[in-house]
Amino acid sequence: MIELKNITKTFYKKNSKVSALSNVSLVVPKGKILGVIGASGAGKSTLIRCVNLLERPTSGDVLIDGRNLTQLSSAALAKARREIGMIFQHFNLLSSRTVAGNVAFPLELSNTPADEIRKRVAELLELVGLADKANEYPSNLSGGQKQRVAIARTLATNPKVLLCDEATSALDPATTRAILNLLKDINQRFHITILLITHEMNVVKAICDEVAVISEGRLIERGTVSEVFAYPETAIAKQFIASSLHAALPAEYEQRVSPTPAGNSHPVIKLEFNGHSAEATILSEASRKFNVDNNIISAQMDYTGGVKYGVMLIEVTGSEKDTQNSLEYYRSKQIEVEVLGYV
Ligand SMILES: Nc1ncnc2c1ncn2[C@@H]1O[C@H](COP(=O)(O)OP(=O)(O)OP(=O)(O)O)[C@@H](O)[C@H]1O
Repeated sequence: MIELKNITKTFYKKNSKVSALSNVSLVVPKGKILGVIGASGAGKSTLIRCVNLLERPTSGDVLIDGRNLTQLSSAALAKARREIGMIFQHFNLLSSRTVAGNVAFPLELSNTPADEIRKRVAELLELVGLADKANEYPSNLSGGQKQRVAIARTLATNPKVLLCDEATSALDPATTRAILNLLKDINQRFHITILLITHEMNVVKAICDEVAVISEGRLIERGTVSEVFAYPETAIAKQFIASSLHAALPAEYEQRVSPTPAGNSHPVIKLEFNGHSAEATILSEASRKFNVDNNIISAQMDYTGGVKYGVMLIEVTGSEKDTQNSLEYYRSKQIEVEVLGYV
């Protein structure tokens, strides 16, 4: 449904040029949700803006449902854009219009008859759970409600494709989950193809089928969400995954932990499991084999596509030799081992 072929975008400033996208190609099949994740400045916004030609690529082709947008006349492009909805981080609602007025806006632009507009607006507000807010103004709504209005507005013209530009970045975690659920629901009910950009792996994990990682204007990794989570290839993908796993040392441990061993102290170890690592039962195996006790301090293990991955912080008690042998054993099972300190 969405096909980008060799997209390059270069911005020219007075004496310099910025290469925002270099030779980016990607495909999003009909009805799928693809998340593009990247750090600040990686080129995410430029990429998503190239899909509806809000930003014209310096070179390359943008095909939506088989039609090459870069070759359309401006009138044909305006028409084609009605099939591409977009929602933004800061909602972009018209403050002088009510909720119903905002949702009606694109229908008024396309000269839809008034009674049809009324019916469609009521339907859409029902869909996004805002039927009781039709006559409110955006300033009286919460961030989550504003994003619901923006979603209803963009669905008004029955787009085939929905572009989400950091759509949940201004929302708290609970509201983020609710908006992501709404997007997933829309995707499933209407088979709308969604391309979203984000800097949060949790957004990708919540609703995407596939993920692409962008860095310095290049797509460096791509796969199903479970493949990339279980077997990340690039350091950047690993970093994003690690940042979505919260296995932090509790404050009480932070205060007690010392960088060097002393007297009877024992090590606090961080174990990172990925798809290549052995199962988490490895802790009891090591315990039996090497006469060590493993006390789990905190852990976040996840399970996607038949593989477990995640992070575990443990405190190991045993003789120095047995402890070292157990750590070597973990390493031999493809678990990444880091000594955080001693308590
Ligand atoms: N209109 C512009 N003129 C000049 N340079 C630009 C323009 N828009 C983007 N850039 C540059 O292109 C690069 C990619 O920017 P882009 O906004 O696409 O990144 P991003 O991944 O969306 O970042 P963020 O998450 O911070 O929004 C950056 O170096 C940026 O400074």
